[in-house]
Amino acid sequence: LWGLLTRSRKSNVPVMGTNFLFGYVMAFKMFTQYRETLLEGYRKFNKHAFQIPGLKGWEVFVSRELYDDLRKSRDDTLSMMEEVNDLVALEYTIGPVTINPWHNAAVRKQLTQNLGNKFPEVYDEISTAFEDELQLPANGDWKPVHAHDLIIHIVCRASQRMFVGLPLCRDPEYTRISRDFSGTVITGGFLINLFPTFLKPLVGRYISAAPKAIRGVEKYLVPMIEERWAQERELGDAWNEKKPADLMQWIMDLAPEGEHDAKDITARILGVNFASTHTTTLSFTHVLYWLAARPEFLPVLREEVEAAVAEHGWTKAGLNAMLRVDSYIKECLRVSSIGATAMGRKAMRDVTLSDGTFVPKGAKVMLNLYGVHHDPELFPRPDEFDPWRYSRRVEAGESEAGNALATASSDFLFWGGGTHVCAGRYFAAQEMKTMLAVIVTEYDVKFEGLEPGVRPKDTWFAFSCVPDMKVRVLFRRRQT
Ligand code: HEM
Repeated sequence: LWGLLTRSRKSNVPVMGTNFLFGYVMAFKMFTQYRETLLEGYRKFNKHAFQIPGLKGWEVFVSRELYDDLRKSRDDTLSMMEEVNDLVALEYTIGPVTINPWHNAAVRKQLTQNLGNKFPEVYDEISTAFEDELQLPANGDWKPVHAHDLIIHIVCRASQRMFVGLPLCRDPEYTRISRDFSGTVITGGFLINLFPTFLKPLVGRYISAAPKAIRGVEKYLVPMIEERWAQERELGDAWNEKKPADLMQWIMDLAPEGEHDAKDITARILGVNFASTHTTTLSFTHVLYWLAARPEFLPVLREEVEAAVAEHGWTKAGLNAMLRVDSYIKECLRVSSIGATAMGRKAMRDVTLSDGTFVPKGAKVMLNLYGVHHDPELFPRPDEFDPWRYSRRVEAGESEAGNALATASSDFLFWGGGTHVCAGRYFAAQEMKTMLAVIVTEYDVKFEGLEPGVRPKDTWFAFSCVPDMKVRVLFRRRQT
């Protein structure tokens, strides 16, 4: 009843599906028919906006023509955080740091600027982690692996090397909590959102598993942060020469006067952990599945990686020279994006977009990523996996930056856009390129029990696309 009373008003754009039973029938149908409905709406309304009743109110889906409207919008008009909280109630799990996330600037600026300096460490962590986690037999036999499990270990170690450095990035208990953290927060958030607002703080504190996970991480990070502050006080300016270069330090350096609180800094690191682990892991699992399913592209990737490494070594310059690796991953993520929408925003007041689309207060607006990424005018034969789609464009004279994996644009909506565009996209692209380059140089891969050319079916649940978790990927040390 409360849901019904607080539902937003309708937009002025056409409705997809039925409004039967206040839209709840359609809202439930979307759990299983999301991407099909988005694609149908994209074609039916010729790329113009349409709306679908959601569980909490009307949801307006727009196309890339309105990318700039969303990109330029401000949080007091179209809010990203309100939309995220409606989904996963971060304010009650990760806590108050999500209200003023000034630490995101450290990801956007210092972390991104240090990608070159830190590359040897990230490469070391990724290549060592593959060896440690795979434990391949010495006789060259194939070993079956659950890919998502493997990749989350690698991603977590690589990102923790960047966030807190050695030796903590390899600590079994610390990395276990970090790996599980996104899942803990998402499950907790869904649970909290089942309750009315006045009960949410209690559910967040006493029923969700997030506080325990946060305490588990505080045990490691709080003493480290306090020790660094103690050294800073003791050494004065000399500390600048000595201090570690990692995300923890960059966040500490940005902490405003009066916010020198080790638990607060820990929560901020966990906020970045939440944004980075699950997203990179799921995305790269899709990439690995394409690699295992389509062996015909492997020799081209190998040749490019070997040439780049021969010329530049394992460096950021080497990685930058891997145009096809970049294109390959971007195409994997175009066809197998982890979500069907982008830039979800909740209207904080009535808004009219530049094409006249009206988004009433309380309604959601988002980009129809699935429709755009499968638009034949942008991507000829959109259902075909064509890994050199982007590198061919560069070879034909188009800009390299415009076609790069890490570039957010109105035809590659994967990173969102505007003020909230993924702050870690350059790091995420670097991690994924390094993982792919390491795999193709060191290992052979294929699916267990599947013919070449067959990729296991993804599972779609509402807007999210999860790779098959049961199938196993076979790894062996490279033979050719
Ligand atoms: C493949 C992996 C990743 C994907 C698909 C991804 C995607 C996204 C998306 C879609 C957004 C919201 C953009 C918007 O609504 O406009 C976002 C925000 C964000 N991402 Fe990522 N991300 C990834 C990896 C990372 C990594 C590795 C980090 C950190 C090192 C990171 C840090 C952030 C932060 C801090 C934000 C919030 C930015 C803000 O609100 O100002 N992400 N990401």
